Amino acid sequence: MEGTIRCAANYVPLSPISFLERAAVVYRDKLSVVYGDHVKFTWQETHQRCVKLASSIASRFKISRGDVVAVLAPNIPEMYELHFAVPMAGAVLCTLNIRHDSKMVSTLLKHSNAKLIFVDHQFIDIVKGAIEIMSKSPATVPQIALISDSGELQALPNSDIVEYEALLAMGSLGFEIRRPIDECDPIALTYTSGTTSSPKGVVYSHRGAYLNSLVGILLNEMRSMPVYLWTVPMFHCNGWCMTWAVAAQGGTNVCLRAVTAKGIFGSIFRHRVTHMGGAPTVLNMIINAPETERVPLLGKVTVMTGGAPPPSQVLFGMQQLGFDVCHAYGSTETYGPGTVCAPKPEWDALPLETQAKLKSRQGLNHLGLEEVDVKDPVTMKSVAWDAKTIGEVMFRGNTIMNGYANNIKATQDAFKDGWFRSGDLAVRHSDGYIEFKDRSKDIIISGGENISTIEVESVLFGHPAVLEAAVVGLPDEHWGETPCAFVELKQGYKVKEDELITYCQKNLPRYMAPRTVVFRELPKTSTGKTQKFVLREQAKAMGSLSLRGKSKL
Ligand SMILES: Nc1ncnc2c1ncn2[C@@H]1O[C@H](COP(=O)(O)OP(=O)(O)OP(=O)(O)O)[C@@H](O)[C@H]1O
Repeated sequence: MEGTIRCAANYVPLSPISFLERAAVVYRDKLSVVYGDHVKFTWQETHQRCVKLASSIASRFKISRGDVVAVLAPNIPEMYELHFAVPMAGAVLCTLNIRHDSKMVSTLLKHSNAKLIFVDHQFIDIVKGAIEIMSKSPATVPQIALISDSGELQALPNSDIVEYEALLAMGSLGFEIRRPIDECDPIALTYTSGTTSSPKGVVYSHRGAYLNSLVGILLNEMRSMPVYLWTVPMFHCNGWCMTWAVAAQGGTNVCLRAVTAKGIFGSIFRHRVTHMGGAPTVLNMIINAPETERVPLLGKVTVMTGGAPPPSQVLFGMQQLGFDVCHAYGSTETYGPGTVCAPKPEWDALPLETQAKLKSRQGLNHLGLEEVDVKDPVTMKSVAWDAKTIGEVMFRGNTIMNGYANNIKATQDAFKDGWFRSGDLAVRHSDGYIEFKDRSKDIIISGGENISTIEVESVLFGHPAVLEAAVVGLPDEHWGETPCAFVELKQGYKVKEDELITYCQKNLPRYMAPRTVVFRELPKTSTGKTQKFVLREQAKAMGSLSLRGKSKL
């Protein structure tokens, strides 16, 4: 409109860096980070540490705007600080999965073109191995900064490796923060979990990170100064953007090196935790924790779950323990949460089991994301809201990745027709909520019928002896595929294959019931997803049932 202008007074590139600067003033003396018995910082201290670190990153390592700085570390205070310090140096933070081996780390360091890597002492051998692999090829080898346990570099004398605290001490508080020039400048590079294929490098912008942090605050219903327990890996979608969100609210970050039921309950009790997050497998760990490790909740604890479909029994179990669970769905490409299953007041009057079933649906786009839809991927027509017609989940909006790093073809394919194609299959209910049915790579086609592995798994989950279950297609000469269940039993329980098959036949259409059951521990990615490709290989090696004369349904 005439008379208006866009200028520095009314337009500032959005960046989560501003959350920390504000927290340093508003929440100056309040606890920002706690870890173990000895580490405690205030927001003023965290801010100063990040400025100094940014200064050292820029000067000691000659990191320029847009350079990639990697980190391989668990949920420790240094990992939290790097979420601000690296962007403050104008660089892009690339968080690597701590379960990767040297070979994968070398591949990702090469792919991301990282100039520097911060590594926690527990993982230094992995990085050394990666560097050794890289040295054999023409790749640029990154410089190393070590996060040691004691703040000293005792383990690596006479090396070029610089220690984190020493680096911080070299930094200057006068460093001029390198803010993004454009709010769409990259802030982070994060790799997908590699559940279905090799990890893809997803690029986040300052703007998207800012928006999704605000969304995280809304979804978690966070008031100021929450106490957030770090049970979501910070390396995964930057902890669903909660790394930046907690600063925005001046909360306390309770860091945990490893996620165990004992550690979770202990931290909840000791620090009066108000919020946490976790994949359904973490929730399952909480529900099945031995009595001796459990502590009754003293106040409200909100848990955001996602990353894999939460069985309704898990939501029910958490509710019974008194946790308030919020269910979100999304992917690395959507900065973590893309939808939320927003509860409706009328659900409160329903039995808890029914409520849990409704809440296990994936819901609708959250406030920061323009739209989610379920579409036919060929015609791009939206499916009917009949809870039956399956289509692909697609998103569009301001919290969708910039693209896949160094892979324009994959980016174009993912954004074809103006929507981000998730590769997930779902139906839409009459209230508009979506319900995830399967990943397109996981769905089983048996005798021409689609079988949602998630539906079969949720029935198996209802059996009292079952701790976890994963269903995959077993290639079959006659049927194409038959459902094969991999089941992990609860401690002290015994059950036979036939018994579980009969149980499923009673609770599912007969064609959907597993024909084979294998008892084993389920292989998981470090983000808590079952590695179905591993199970598919095992199923394939077992051979077709039809060829074994077991072809009848
Ligand atoms: N609440 C949820 N319910 C059901 N599935 C979920 C939920 N949250 C996430 N997922 C699943 O996780 C996927 C996103 O996972 P992520 O981005 O971590 O990597 P990945 O897709 O597992 O890895 P890759 O793409 O490398 O195979 C989603 O596409 C979906 O299949």
